[in-house]
Amino acid sequence: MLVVIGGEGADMEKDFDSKLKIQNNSSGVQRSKSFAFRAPQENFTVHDFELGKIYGVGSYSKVVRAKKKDTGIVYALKIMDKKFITKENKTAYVKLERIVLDQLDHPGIVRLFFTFQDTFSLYMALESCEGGELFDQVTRKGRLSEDEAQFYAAEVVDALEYIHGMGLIHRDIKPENLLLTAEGHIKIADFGSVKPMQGTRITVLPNAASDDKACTFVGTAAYVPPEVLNSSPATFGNDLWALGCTLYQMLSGTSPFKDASEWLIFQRIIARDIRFPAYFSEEARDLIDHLLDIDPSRRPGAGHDGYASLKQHPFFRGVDWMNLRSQTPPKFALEQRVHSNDSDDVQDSSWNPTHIGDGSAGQNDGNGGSASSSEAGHITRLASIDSFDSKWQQFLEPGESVLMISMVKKIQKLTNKKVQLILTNKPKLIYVNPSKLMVKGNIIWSDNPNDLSIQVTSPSHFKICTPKKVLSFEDAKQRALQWKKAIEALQNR
Ligand SMILES: Nc1ncnc2c1ncn2[C@@H]1O[C@H](COP(=O)(O)OP(=O)(O)OP(=O)(O)O)[C@@H](O)[C@H]1O
Repeated sequence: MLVVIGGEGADMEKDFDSKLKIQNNSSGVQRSKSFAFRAPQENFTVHDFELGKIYGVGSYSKVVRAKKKDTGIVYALKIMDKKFITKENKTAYVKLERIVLDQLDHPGIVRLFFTFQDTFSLYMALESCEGGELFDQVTRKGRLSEDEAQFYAAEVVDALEYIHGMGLIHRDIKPENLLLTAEGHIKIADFGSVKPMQGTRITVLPNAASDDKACTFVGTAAYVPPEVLNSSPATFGNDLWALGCTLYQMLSGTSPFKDASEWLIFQRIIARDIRFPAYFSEEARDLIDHLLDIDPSRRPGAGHDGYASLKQHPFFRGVDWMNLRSQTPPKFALEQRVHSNDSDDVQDSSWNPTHIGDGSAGQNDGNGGSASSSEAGHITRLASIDSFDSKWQQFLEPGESVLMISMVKKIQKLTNKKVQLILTNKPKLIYVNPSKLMVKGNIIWSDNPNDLSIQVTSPSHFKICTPKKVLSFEDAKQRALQWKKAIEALQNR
């Protein structure tokens, strides 16, 4: 029996159900008014599974290894907190990911088997990728050889050709979303940012379509193409740029535009500031250079000849495109285990089933990059690209660059005011009235923590303390700790 919850939760309830009203897709093909998902909505409960280790935590989900008790089949169970999704207006993304994954059928894409729900959570049973993220392989190996990178890149290209052929843009291609099977083959995951194009072969629910105005999920800073920063409409070229960044990262260990802050990353992307290590082969350099073309339509794979120019590029010389999945994948670099008695099916100490439905899936969200995720080397997901706006340039002197910038609330006794808080490498710490574009305060910089210090009182609240006054701020993206770290790092430079 399904439990019905009120408000938007009730809609989610209905739309996660297996019988749905659909609109005709724009290709004009008549479809029945109600349609059944390939991956059915089951009446299972979480108690039907033995829960194992946490595979990962996303912005609005936890993914846990889960063995179905009766069949023994292992899934990656994606658990999403209903209240959190509703509160964060992520309902449309969840629905879209569900319906898109349901209709994709390719060996290079994570398969959705079934869904179920309880009072608090939605569950998606996904194909379990036991090999982890490609990101971890790159990190553990330092960098990949050209043969290894060619293997993985070819499998990504093969799956992307299928995704684009279905009329979808993934919009978040990066090494963290390229998972590996136990054998070491690629599976593209995380369709939470997917964008169906006009004429898509995917049937899209009326209220699951992504609306770019409402869209706050536009990709990840380090892999975002310049045209997205200039608010151009999404094209297949977006994924090809991200593929170029990913291939660069496989071969070098870091993404091509990596820098100290999102602002600096964006500036390097706009300037197309790419430096190729000397050890890149001519073929690798040429392919990446073309994938990172400023003009999205000139990127190989985006032109009139479709994927032919990409697959025939000399970097892929020798690839047997028809038999990719029967080739032997590169060897895994194994994790350095700290605990010797870990077993995959033993419940991980950090995983507590009582977390289900308590909203804790959202703990990692809303920070536009939690300190921990930045420390782990993960580039943060863009909450919005508003921060990259040339209007803030007028507050900079030539050669001065922004290290951190946030729209924050300045908390005062009577009223709270929205201000743009800006930290630069000068160092300079100012806050600006965003509508009048006037500097409202210049916090006198000091490298001495007795004269300038930051107190974090919650993930979103912090105080900037000087001998004369204490200013209180609220950062809705929960970057209080990041502000503290940015300011202290500058004091200790
Ligand atoms: N099918 C899977 N098999 C194994 N691990 C998975 C699977 N799907 C996801 N994961 C792991 O769980 C993590 C969280 O996945 P999820 O799709 O919820 O979000 P994400 O891609 O990290 O985050 P976001 O929604 O913020 O982009 C992934 O980074 C990945 O490491």
